[in-house]
Amino acid sequence: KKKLPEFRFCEEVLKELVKAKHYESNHWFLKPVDAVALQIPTYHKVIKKPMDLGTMQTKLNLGEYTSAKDFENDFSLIVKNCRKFNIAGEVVDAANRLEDLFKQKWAE
Ligand SMILES: Cc1ccc(Nc2c(-c3ccc(O)cc3)nc3c(C)cccn23)cc1
Repeated sequence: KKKLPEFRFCEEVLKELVKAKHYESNHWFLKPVDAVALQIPTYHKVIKKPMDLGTMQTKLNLGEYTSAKDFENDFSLIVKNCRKFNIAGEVVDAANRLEDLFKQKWAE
């Protein structure tokens, strides 16, 4: 089934974000936050709309995005959730780097 050009672009940006060369920035965000494994029982009380890069890839593959904006909003969720829950530290720094990367690719 032919993909709309705007979704091809989303695909391209997502492929870049998950590359191993960006591991320092992306590894925290590749899969849904496992609040049990991470021993952060308050996570789902604080974060109402969890999101991650893997879920975004699935949604893109299943054609669940209505527009590129919809896709961009999910990416912003990842970063906003991280800043809201983690306040500061390594994972927030990683989220900031990932956001810079996204903005670079998105603007291309
Ligand atoms: C006690 C404690 C404090 C902070 C964290 N953060 C955190 C997160 C995280 C990512 C996105 C997000 O929106 C929220 C959390 N991912 C991790 C991972 C993969 C390993 C270790 C810590 N991690 C975990 C436990």
